Amino acid sequence: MDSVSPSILQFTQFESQALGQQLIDKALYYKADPRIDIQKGMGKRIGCIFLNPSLRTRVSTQIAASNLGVEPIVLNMDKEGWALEMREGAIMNKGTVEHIKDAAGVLGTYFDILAIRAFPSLTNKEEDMNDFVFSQFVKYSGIPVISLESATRHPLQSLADQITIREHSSGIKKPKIVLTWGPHIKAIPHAVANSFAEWSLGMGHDLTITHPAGYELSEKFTKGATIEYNQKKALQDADFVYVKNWSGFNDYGKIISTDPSWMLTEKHFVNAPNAKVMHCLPVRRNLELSDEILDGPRSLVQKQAENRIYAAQSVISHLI
Ligand SMILES: NCCC[C@H](NC(=O)CCC(=O)O)C(=O)O
Ligand SMILES: NC(=O)OP(=O)(O)O
Repeated sequence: MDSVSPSILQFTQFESQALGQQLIDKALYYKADPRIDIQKGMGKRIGCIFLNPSLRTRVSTQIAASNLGVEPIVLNMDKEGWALEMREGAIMNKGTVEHIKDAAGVLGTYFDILAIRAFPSLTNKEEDMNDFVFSQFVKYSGIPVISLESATRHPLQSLADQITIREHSSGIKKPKIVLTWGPHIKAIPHAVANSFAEWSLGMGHDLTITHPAGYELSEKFTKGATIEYNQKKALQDADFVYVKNWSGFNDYGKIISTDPSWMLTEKHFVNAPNAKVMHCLPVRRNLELSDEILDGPRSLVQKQAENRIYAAQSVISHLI
């Protein structure tokens, strides 16, 4: 099982279909017996560094590490750490207290693996596209880094999503997967949508993306997908429908539409009677997605969240 890409030193994006299959297989192996490899990580330590809020990622990553005997330590750096300076050569005579070089360097000596959450600014497109903040941790820590959602991607979420799709695909020859934009009141990152597209296409799935005009995602992640502006057409014969809001990419970080007709209800599924619905959570109920769908038999959202443990466990196991 460890024959593919054993040299991987980071987990920040989709690498290959072979590695994807291997990580899904390993996750399902751990799901069947979570503590089967409890000795594997004994003596190792993972630092989970959050620059933004989290429920699932924070807890599932700690459980995953513990299942492997790896000691997890969480630092909510946005709230409990010193204000970080990111700019090279900055004269630190204002609000920032500690330079990322020093902070990441120290963390690199404390841990065997780092895991970082660093959301985008949604104002500086170039820096966000280059994962500026996340990359500083990679550069200055000098140890393997796992993405807990960077500006551009959320690979542990996408791995959990692919595990969930695998588990619910029996009897479906080639599942039709649809990623649909849903309304929101805030400007929301592109990372979950980007990663979901990157992984679905990378794993060889048939992916259709639907959204109002103006919400086109970066082609870096969507090349190979069918783009369909008519949501009704897109949903026809769908097997899996992934709901997500994101803000403008071309008109960067902007809210272009809040059209409530894009929120899925039962009546959207007349031409996709067997479709399952997915969302990474947290979800704004009755704005992004209706109670009717979330509380009904189509919803896979709790299964996805549970699979976050085994996705993280598979990846940590791979890195150690
Ligand atoms: N990691 C799961 C999603 C995190 C983030 N959601 C949010 O910021 C929701 C905020 C709100 O609903 O106010 C996102 O979409 O990238
Ligand atoms: N899906 C997800 O990443 O959830 P959290 O933001 O709560 O970690």
